[in-house]
Amino acid sequence: MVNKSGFNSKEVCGYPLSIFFIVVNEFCERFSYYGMRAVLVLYFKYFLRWDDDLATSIYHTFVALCYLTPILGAIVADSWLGKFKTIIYLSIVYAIGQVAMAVSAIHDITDTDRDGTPNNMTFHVVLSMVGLFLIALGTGGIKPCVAAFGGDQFGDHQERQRRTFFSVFYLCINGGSLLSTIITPILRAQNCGIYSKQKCYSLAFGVPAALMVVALVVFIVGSGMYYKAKPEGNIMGDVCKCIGFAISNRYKHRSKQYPSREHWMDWAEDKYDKLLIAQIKMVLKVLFLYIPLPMFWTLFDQKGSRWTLQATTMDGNFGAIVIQPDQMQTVNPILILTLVPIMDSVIYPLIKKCGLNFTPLKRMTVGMFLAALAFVCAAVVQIEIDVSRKHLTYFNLTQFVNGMNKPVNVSTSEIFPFLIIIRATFFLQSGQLSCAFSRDFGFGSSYTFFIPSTLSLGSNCQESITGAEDIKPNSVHMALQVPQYFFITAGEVMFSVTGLEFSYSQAPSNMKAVLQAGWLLTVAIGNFIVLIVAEVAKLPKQWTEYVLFASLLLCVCIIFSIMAYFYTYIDPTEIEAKFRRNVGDDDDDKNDKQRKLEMEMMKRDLDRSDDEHYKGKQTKM
Ligand SMILES: NCC(=O)N[C@@H](CCC(N)=O)C(=O)O
Repeated sequence: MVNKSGFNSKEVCGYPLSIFFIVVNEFCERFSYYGMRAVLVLYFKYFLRWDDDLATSIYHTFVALCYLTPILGAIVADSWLGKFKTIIYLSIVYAIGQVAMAVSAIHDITDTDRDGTPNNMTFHVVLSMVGLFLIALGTGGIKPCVAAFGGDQFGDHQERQRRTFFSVFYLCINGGSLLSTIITPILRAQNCGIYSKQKCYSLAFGVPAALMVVALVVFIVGSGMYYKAKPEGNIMGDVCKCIGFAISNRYKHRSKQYPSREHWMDWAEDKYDKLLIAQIKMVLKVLFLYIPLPMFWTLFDQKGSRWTLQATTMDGNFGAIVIQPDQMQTVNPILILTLVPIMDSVIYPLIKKCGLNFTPLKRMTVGMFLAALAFVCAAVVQIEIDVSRKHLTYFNLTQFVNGMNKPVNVSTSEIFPFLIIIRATFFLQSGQLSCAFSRDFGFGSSYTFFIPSTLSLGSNCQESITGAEDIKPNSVHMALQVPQYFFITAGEVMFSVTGLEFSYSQAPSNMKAVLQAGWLLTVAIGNFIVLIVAEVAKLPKQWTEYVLFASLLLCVCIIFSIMAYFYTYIDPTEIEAKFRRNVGDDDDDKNDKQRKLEMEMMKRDLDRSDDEHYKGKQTKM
């Protein structure tokens, strides 16, 4: 197959063979990212011993950083290294970051007294923060490059195949995310260590690190097959300079003696190409519409923080299996994999059959509403938890009262996942003598065990040890989180999947990446809002915070629906073609006056968007 730039690539079933490597790379990379992210907040809380608020703040700062760096990646790829080299270099940075995280979670490194807890916490904190910074740089930096690099592999005649590629790409994201969100919490729940046993966060971070190395190797293996577009120059830089010039020129001509221009960007016409100005106007129109969007991500990304912490106070016993709190996040990719096809093939066509014009912006508004509803559900569940318990924890706090007149060492080996009950075996040791006993625990329960003075170490002590329940097990079932996951994921399908497509379709041809970076920026801002609201509001009850977030999103949803009502869809390709026809060299037959008139008319078209409509029809919102 020969693509648009004359590059000859191998094909399988009409698809360039190279995209296989890109899709596998994405699967492994998302496995690595989501796998690490799934256990992150619990690592902060139980390994680094941070409180819920600090754990939540650092988690959201990290996520925000992951969505700020795409701008950096887009600039580096477009203006300097090109997408291929940017992906390779930043993937190496990313893999180093993951390895740093895995090493930071090895408690034995600083556990000098061998009691199972690190003695130099600063070392672990610093190394994990360096690791997270490198991961954010890597994952964010490659994010706008990988999808676009995949798109580059297709020729102009392969529109259909390219669309299918993007669907498969999205499914791979969620496939990788689903698998890793199941696996890493299982790894995290194991006990491991050289001198003493601890929850195995090092393995939970180590496997994602290995998958990132696999992602890099797979991407490099495909090297000979890729079409590698040369960097086209810094379009972001051009856009910024053009906007800067328009503003300064407008300011210079602020006096009444100068006639006003239809749009403030028209002040850039003295220096910049009219096509570039028209393209910037299209981008600004969409970016303006993006202003309320971060609030959606503010709620959406709390799945990994507040909702996971909420799950730690719930009962994860599902009969045949026991679900870890962080594993509840798998409900999201599972629902994505089922809801995307259902929406596309059943719900949307049904709505269309009913004669309703369910435009992208209407879908996004409904998506926001559903996310607000998800937080109302989370608040109701929280009230239920608060009523059922006063003092909550997922991990079993166990203490021993020693009635013997000699010191006794106690160690434990727990068997957690995929058992109906949580069984812990304790080993009591004094000198050369030892004995073992096992107890079943409910999620979140706490016990005090009494070692009688008459205990005979060296024999079976199963019957001799008595225990008192200090804290009752969690009684509110984790299944109650399913409705909130359902609403947030249905919201994601309507908001995120539609928003991605909307950003692509409304962007001028040379600024698709710019607008993608703008879209990802809304995620970053959304995560900063979590920090600000949580810090400023400082609400005493968790459920009130959920209600606050739901109310904020509802307000934003109303504002967005009003803005969306006044938005008129455009077809960037058509507008660009009109401009090119009029400024091209082949229109010499037109006299200057007529050309100027046509340009003016087109500018008016763009500014008012009166005759450019979504799918060729007048479509508001
Ligand atoms: N279900 C999560 C998912 O699909 N995430 C995507 C998109 C995330 C985003 N904010 O755009 C991913 O690429 O991870």
